[in-house]
Amino acid sequence: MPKPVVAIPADIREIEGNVWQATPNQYVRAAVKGADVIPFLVPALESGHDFDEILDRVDGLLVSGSRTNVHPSHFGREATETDGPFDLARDATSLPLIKRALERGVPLLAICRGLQELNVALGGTLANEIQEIPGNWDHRKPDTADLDVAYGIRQEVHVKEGSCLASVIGPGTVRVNSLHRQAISAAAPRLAVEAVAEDGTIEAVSVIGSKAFAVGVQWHPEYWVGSDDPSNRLFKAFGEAVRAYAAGKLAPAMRQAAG
Ligand SMILES: N[C@@H](CCC(=O)NCCCC(=O)O)C(=O)O
Repeated sequence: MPKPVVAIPADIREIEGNVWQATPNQYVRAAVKGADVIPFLVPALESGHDFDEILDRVDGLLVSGSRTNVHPSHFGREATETDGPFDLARDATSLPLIKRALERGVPLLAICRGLQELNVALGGTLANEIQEIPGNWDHRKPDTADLDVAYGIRQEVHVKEGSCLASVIGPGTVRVNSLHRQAISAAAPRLAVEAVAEDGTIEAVSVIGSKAFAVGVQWHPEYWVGSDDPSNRLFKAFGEAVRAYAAGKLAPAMRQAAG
């Protein structure tokens, strides 16, 4: 069977005075090393995508993190000064792609901003600057140029017994990294909360009744694929779901070819 392909929606980035389609290499590396799939970057466009044409060509969807925030208009709020920075093209690409992938049963792993997009795509809302909520922990990216420190594992989350995530990384306490200012405020009706931080912040969800693997995590397993067991397990499970989906797509064609 050919190696399956996983779509990764890109971000718009300004680099050296030009506008780039970009995604951090850690997501590409985790897709290759952790899930054993072929990554396929999908450009961020404010319009013009045919999402079925994209999903016809892939076997999974990996929605990455980003320093930008989902525009509040996507969850019924006016934008304020502190809500940015935004990436309207990323929103316009990833939100409908997530929805259509779920409708078609394409396996989905959503990370950080990706989890927030999954929630918004299914009708949930987000809270901003959550570190300012009394009693909350500071979940923001540490102020350092050293990525190993920024993505350092430094927070405990509790994975719920019997959850989809628990079947992958085990129930109970798991240590993760944390690089976010926003979080799920109202979880979408179709989301099951699967892990929470000690301050109650939602740290992982799965899609109730999904046709395939559909998990979102607020932390960054992609960064430590190769050395961190829960990260390895999560990407391995995603890769297995993608291969099962790809095999299911191939089956009718193989039956037809066999006559
Ligand atoms: N912008 C959102 C999502 C945060 C996120 O995806 N962080 C990963 C990238 C970190 C970085 O490069 O700054 C939020 O802040 O909640």
